Amino acid sequence: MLEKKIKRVTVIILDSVGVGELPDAADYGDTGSNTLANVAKAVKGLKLPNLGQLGLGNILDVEGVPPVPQPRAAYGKMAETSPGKDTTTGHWEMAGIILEKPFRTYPQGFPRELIEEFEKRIGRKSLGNVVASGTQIIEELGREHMSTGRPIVYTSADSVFQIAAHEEVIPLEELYRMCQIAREMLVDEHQVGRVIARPFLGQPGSFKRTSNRHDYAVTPPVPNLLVSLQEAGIKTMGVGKIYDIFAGQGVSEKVTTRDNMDGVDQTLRFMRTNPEGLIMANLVEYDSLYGHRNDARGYANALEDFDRRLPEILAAMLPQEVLLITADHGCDPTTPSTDHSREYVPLLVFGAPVKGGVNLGIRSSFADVAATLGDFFGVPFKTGTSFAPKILL
Ligand SMILES: O=P(O)(O)O[C@H]1O[C@H](CO)[C@@H](O)[C@H]1O
Ligand SMILES: [Mn+2]
Ligand SMILES: [Mn+2]
Repeated sequence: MLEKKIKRVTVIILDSVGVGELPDAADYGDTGSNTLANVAKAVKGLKLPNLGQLGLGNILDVEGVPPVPQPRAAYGKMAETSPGKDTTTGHWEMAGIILEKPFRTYPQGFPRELIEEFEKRIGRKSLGNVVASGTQIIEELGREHMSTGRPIVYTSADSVFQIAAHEEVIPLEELYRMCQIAREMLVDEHQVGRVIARPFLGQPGSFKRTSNRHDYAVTPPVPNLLVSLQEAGIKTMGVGKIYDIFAGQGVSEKVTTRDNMDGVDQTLRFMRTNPEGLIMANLVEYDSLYGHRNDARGYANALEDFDRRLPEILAAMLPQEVLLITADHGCDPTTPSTDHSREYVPLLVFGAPVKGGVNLGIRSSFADVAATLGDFFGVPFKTGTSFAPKILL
């Protein structure tokens, strides 16, 4: 019986670590994107010996990470079925939710009426309402924001309504209240994936965003893997943004994180204290600090930092545990775009119950994760194709 063999599954999502353009990347303006391979090229080779041993270099050509003859993990890559390339769409698909319609994006900014209604409800005017990079828009409008008290509204190529405000101009609670108002408004035809509070501190020329960012997701539909597991009495633990991405649905316990290394620490903490259940961790800095900022060197360093921690994670694994490492979309820092890219994501599946070296090929959907984890836990899940039979010893 499968469910006897596997007691715990740890899924680590390296946010934005894509492994090459999807066949429809051109529709998203992402021809040529390959986050991992292009970062490796930009720094003339990545040092990822531990991921390399698992089989990362067997998935694709990565400078500095040669394929190994006997990968320790089962390996492959996955395509995204849902239309989109954002965090929510990617994570939801891994949980078995396939979107028919993409979350709405606003390349021209939000409609006038919508902004006017928002301003009426929050009781003040707003600034911006443009597509922008978050660090640039606060430099541009921060001074005016500070003198007028008007929050800065902006979006991106993603389905997001972001509100930036200086913490000393608009107190956090007030910013969060504004986000809740926006969240309530942005439904039905204006359903955006996330409303995001983007607080910052400092002075013009040296503003710094704070870690008090907060995301307000749409409630995910059921059935989805997290809710199904929870209903079956299996504990689900979220590290980093997971709780927010699923709007808290199907997440039994959560911990937020300061940075990637704290994300690894918190994952290890859950591993050391919970012999059973699902641990799902999102390491966001690849995306937020490096992908969106087109910082290939920083991206490379962050990958190497994770690789150095991997032995600790492997050492914390139980005999009845499977570790799955993947990503939610791409965000190639070497292309002119500072936005996400429509890419395949890597798939590494490792653990004592798993046959190493199995080539899982190109999976047609991230939902194969949900189907496989469903099999692992003995909670069959209909969406996606399980690769459990291919890899279980
Ligand atoms: O440029 P910043 O504000 O970091 O925003 C980025 O972060 C958002 C959410 O992850 C993305 O939609 C992108 O716009
Ligand atoms: Mn993401
Ligand atoms: Mn992002």
